[in-house]
Amino acid sequence: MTSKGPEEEHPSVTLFRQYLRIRTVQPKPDYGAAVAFFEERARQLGLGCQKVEVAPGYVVTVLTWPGTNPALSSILLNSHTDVVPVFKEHWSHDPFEAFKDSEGYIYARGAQDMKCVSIQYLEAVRRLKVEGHRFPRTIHMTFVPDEEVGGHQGMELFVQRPEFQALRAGFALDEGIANPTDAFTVFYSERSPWWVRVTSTGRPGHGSLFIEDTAAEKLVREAAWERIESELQSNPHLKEGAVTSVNLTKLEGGVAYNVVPATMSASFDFRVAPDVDFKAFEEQLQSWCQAAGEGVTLEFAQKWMHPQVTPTDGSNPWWAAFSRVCKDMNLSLEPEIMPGASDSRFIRAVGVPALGFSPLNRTPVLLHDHDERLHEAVFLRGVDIYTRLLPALASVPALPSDS
Ligand SMILES: N[C@@H](Cc1ccccc1)C(=O)O
Ligand SMILES: CCCCCC(=O)O
Ligand SMILES: [Zn+2]
Ligand SMILES: [Zn+2]
Repeated sequence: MTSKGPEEEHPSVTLFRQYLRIRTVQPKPDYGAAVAFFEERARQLGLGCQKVEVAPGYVVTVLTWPGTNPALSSILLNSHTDVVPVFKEHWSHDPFEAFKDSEGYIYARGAQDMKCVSIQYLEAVRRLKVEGHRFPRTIHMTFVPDEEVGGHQGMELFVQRPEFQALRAGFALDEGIANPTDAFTVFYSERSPWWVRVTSTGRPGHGSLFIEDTAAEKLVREAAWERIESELQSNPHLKEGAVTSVNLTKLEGGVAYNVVPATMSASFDFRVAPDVDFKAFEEQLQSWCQAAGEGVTLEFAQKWMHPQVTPTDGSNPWWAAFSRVCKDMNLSLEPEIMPGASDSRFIRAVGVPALGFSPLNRTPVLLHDHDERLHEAVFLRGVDIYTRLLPALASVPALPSDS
């Protein structure tokens, strides 16, 4: 894919690069600049603009394009404004310059996850509005903070607010992940993040002595974490999101080379598949800890307990509309369960069906990675795709849930 010269850059691409330069990077995102950016978009597009401060300094910005039939439930287009940190020394270009190379690749943190989607939504709405279209269902675009650190001061609070209820969302789109093939991945569910800390206590003593029942040996004896890894067989024929995974992500304890510590702990990032019996799984974790020995306990730093699946068959009129447009556009869809967790889990948990979709095919998966980038032609194709999806979704006839 080649690209036009800088003087011929598509205005949608220029807007995308402008947004990428706003430093909404964790752990101190410039949320104020992002909110101001979306307020300006609302002015430019003649859209309603609401700011909902869900926690001090955490504002959800809602841009609204009213439909012609307010009795119908609305379409919610969600995106998060924050991006994960960078290891600048490993980037070919400044991650917040939005450098575009001669081939047309735009390098920036958030180029895939997920600032592209925010601008693709906005540019599709702009095109449709400029062409004079109006649709029965209202379209709300929500720009939310805090997703990359769990959404606990973002979407998790917003869905509990009266301002969210007042949106009367009937269906939502949120983030997906790039697909390196010609196909587009679409997520209909997610695995549930369970962050588990296993703490082992044992006999302390001098590092030169042979000591029975130490904290360290219990932590590894039954290979408490290895047992967890070995028991979670992943079936190579299944997609990653369909099986439960675990990574050992933290080891803590010890104070000196020659002191056997009384306490050590290991922390794990479990992603539990939606079809798992959660009660049985927790009991399994507890039994592994008991088998590891006296004084081995576990605690949860995060434990999502509300897995939801958005149907991807004819029973779901939203899926029917979504997949029909993709078929008409000859887009190949790959429905999957999202390996990670996004704000969609909060939206689905309050009864709003949601699909995770980022229209990024022929694109290496680089979210959270060095040199995250997106080709401008793929970005622009995504605007075309939303320009076809939004009319179809906003024109879904009245449903029983609308009454
Ligand atoms: N998307 C990130 C966000 C997240 C952080 C913390 C908890 C849950 C989700 C992840 O999947 O890890
Ligand atoms: C693996 C997918 C994770 C998407 C959620 C995020 O990182 O923003
Ligand atoms: Zn994301
Ligand atoms: Zn992310």
